[in-house]
Amino acid sequence: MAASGLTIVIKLGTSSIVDEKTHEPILSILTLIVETVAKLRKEGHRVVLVSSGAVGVGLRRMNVDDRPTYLPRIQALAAVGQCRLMSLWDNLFSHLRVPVAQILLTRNDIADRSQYINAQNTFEQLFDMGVIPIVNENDTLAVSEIKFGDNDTLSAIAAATVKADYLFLMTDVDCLYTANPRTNPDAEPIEVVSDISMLEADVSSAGSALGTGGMSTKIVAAKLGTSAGVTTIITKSSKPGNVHDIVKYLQRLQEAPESNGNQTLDIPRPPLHTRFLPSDTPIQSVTFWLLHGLTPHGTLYIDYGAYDALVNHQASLLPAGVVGVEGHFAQQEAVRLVVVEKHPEALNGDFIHHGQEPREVGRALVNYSATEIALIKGHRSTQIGSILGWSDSEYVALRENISFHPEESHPATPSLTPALEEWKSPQSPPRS
Ligand SMILES: N[C@@H](CCC(=O)OP(=O)(O)O)C(=O)O
Repeated sequence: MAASGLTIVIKLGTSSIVDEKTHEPILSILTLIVETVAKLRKEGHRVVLVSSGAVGVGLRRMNVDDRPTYLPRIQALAAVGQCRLMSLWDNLFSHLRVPVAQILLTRNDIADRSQYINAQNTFEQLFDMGVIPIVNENDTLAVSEIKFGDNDTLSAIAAATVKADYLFLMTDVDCLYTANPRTNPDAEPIEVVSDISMLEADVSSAGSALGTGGMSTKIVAAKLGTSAGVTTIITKSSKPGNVHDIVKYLQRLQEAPESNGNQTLDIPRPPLHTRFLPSDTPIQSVTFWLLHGLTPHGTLYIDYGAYDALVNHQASLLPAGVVGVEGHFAQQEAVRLVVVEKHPEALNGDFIHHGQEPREVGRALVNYSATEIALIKGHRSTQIGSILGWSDSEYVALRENISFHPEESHPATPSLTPALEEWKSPQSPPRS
């Protein structure tokens, strides 16, 4: 396989694969997908399919008309459907002599950094062997705490894991519009989104009767994907060949000597799609894993002084900067970091919110459990031993185990209210 090939993740939702009413697989689409993937592979690209549809196919197999609401029943149907779905894919790909592999994931599977790296290595090996990995959530095991939630999110995490160039989110519309094109004749297609935080589009389309996602989960997936440096593309699932045409177009666009923003004069226009451009400063693999691979088990409320030290001085988090703890978590589990103002008159080192709203700024892996941090918060590190009777680390979390959301990477230190400025007088505990 050509080393210069691109890595492309294609996500197909349940409604693209399974007829919403009969639950029969939509063979025409599946076949076109297989042909497109085989073509991309032949051209030297590495392709991952993220395929929903296990529950839908299971419904058909067991002659159940409606998706049940009882979770174990859904999980049982997914177990039935997943093997049939894979056999369908395997069959279709085998006609073109393309081997496939099944990868089923839950959040837990990648919560351990070494498992996450194992997953990366497995994908790498499959690419080397010319195999198409087909990914789905491990529905049989996934309960809410370990669920990705929807396959749009899963596909963005898979795309970041394999360091994809492109993530295609196939859906029932050809692109995002400024308004609902079915009801508003003035709706304009949005072809390129360079800053997703500024996006103003109609994302009101709900998920299908069988799937869990909709347009809003695609936007969330696009945020995740672009933050990890993956160009994320929304296009119509009923025309899978578009994926190939769009990839070709983007390659030409990149090679074109004189590109004028989105268009170059002699390159034919590609099929309609919305393209979310990747961040100029994509977050690193370990940062992405900390932010999105782990389920937080609680929250640490930290004050602005600590926040400033972490972000602007690369410091680790000291107990002195922690003003509150929520949740039940053990050492080395992930927590949310939320910045709040600590008020000088608050009792027992508690904090009150005033001025700026508390907001999650990032995630951390902690060196102490929730109970332990509740005891040492607000204290100097030298006091940890006498408070707990032992001390593993002077830090609640090491800087290397803390990641900030992309928009927090270079924040201006938030302005402090006068009361807090006063409190931050020289007698406040020093921060590293
Ligand atoms: N993992 C589930 C699908 C999850 C889901 O509903 O995803 P989607 O259809 O993409 O909104 C399945 O295979 O049935």
